[in-house]
Amino acid sequence: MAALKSPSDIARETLKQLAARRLSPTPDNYQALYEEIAGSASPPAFPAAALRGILRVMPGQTPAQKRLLNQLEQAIAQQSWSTLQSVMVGYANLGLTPADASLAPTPLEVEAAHVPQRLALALARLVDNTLPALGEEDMRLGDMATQLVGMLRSDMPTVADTERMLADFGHRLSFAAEEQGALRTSLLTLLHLLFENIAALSTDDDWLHGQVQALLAATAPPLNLRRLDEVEQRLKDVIFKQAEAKLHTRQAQEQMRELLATFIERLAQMDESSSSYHSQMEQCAERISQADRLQDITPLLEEVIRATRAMALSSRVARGELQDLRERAEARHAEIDQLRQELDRASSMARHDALTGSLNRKGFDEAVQREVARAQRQDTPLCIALLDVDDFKSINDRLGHAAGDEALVHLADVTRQGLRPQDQLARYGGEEFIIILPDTVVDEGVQVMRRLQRELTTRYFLKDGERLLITFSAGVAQMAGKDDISDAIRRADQGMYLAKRSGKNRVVAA
Ligand SMILES: Nc1nc2c(ncn2[C@@H]2O[C@H](COP(=O)(O)OP(=O)(O)OP(=O)(O)O)[C@@H](O)[C@H]2O)c(=O)[nH]1
Repeated sequence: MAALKSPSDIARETLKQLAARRLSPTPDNYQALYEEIAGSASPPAFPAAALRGILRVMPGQTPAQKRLLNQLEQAIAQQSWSTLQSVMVGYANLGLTPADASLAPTPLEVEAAHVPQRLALALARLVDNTLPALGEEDMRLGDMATQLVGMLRSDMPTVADTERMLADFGHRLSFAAEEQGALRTSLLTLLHLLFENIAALSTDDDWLHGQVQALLAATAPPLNLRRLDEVEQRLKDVIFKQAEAKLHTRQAQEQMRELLATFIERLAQMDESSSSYHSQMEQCAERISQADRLQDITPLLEEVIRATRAMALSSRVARGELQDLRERAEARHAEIDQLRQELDRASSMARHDALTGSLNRKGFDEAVQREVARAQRQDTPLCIALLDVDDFKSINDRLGHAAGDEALVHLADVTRQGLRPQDQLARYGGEEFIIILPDTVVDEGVQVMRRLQRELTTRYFLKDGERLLITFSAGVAQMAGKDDISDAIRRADQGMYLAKRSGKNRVVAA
C-alpha cells in the first residue's frame, strides 16, 4: 500500500479497511489499523513465551490432542499466527466435527471407533444363541436379530451402530423374554392342573396317585432336559396304567356279563333238564316199585341210564364252556403282557441311559445333530471324542457285574464334572462313551481327554475299601467343514483303536 500523508486520508483509508476486513469498529481495531496504514507502529511481538506456558498445560492424551499439540509447537517455533489459529479451531472442534477434513481421524482413532472383530463375532454368536429360546412368535425380534448379526459380522462394525442396535434389540428382547417367561409359567400351571385332574380321577389307585404326585414334583421349576425326560417316562407309565386299568375293567365287565349269561342259560337248562330228570327218575322209581318181574325192570333201568347220561353230557358241555371262558381270559392277559413289553421298548427310547444318567444313543443322535447344525451355522469347530474303558472285563470278572456297573457310574460322574457345561457325554455302548465338544479344535479336544485321564488318577473308584484305578483309551476327531458327523465318529473310533493298540490309557487324535 502506498504511503498516505494526510491524517484524514489515513483515517478514511482506515475506515475502508475496517469494512473490507470485516472487523468490528472498536477503538482497538481502529487504532491498530490506523497505525498499520500510517506505518507508524511496528507489528506486535509474537508471544512465544506465553504460548509455551499454555502449551505445557494443554491436554495431550488422545491421538487428536497429541497431533494438535505438535501443531501448536510448530506455530510457536515458526511464529505463525495462522497455524496458531488452526490449532485453536482444532481444539474448539474436538469431538464436534470428526468429519472435518483437517481433523480426519488417525488410524488409531478409526480403530477406537470400531468394535474389535472378536468381540463383534462373540456378540453375534450370543444373539444367535438367544433366538431358539425365544421361539418364533416375535417376527420383528427375528428381523432385528438378523440385522444385528449381519452388522456384527460385517467388516469393521462401528461402536455407534453396535450400541444403537444392541440397545434396540435388548429393549425388544426384554419384552420377548418376559413373554416367554409368562408363557412357560402358564404352561406349567396348565400341566399341573392336568396332573391334579388325573390324580382326582384316580383316587382309588394308590400307585397312580403316587406317580401323579411325583409328576407334580418333577415339573416344579427349575426344569432341565433330564428332569423333563423323567417326566416323559413317568407320564408314559401313568398313561399305560390308565389304559391298562380301563382295559381291565372293560374286559372284566364283559367276562362277568358273559359268565352271568352263560350261568343263567346253564341254570335254566340245568333246571329244565334236572327237573325233567327228577320227574323222570321219580316216574322210573314209581314204576320200578310197582314192577314185579326183572324183564319189566330192565327197560326202566335203561331209561335211568339214558337220562343220567344226558344229564352228565349237559354238565360236561357246561364245564367246557366255562373252560373256554377261562382260556379267553388268559389270552387277554397275554395281550396285556405284550402291551407292557411295548411300553418298556418305548421307555428305552428316552434320551438318557438309566445306569449312568448320561445321554443314550437316541439322546446322542439328537444332541449331535443340534451341535453340528450350530457349528455349521456359526462356522465354529466341533470335536467328537470316543473313549473305551481299559480292561473292563477284568473288573467284572474280579469284582462282579454290579461293581462293574458302579465303576461305569464313577467314570461318567468324573467325566461330567471335568467337562464344560456345553460339552455332552453319552453312553455309546457297554463300556464305551462318546463326548461332543463344541467350539473345540482337535488339539484342545486331546487336552480335554488327557485332563480327564489325570482326573481319574486322583479320583479312585472305591470298592469294598479297595482303591481301583480306572483308565480309558480315547480317539478325538474334529469335524471338517460340511463333513458327515459319522465320518468324525468313525475317525474317533479309529483313534481309540490305535490308542488301545499302542498300550492303552492314551489319547490319539484322528
Ligand atoms: N458291569 C457291566 N459290564 C458291562 C456292561 N456293558 C458291557 N460290559 C462288559 O464289558 C466287558 C468288555 O470287555 P472287552 O470288550 O473284552 O473289553 P476290555 O476288557 O475293556 O478290554 P479292552 O477294551 O481291550 O481294554 C465285557 O465283559 C462286557 O460284558 C455293563 O453295562 N455293565
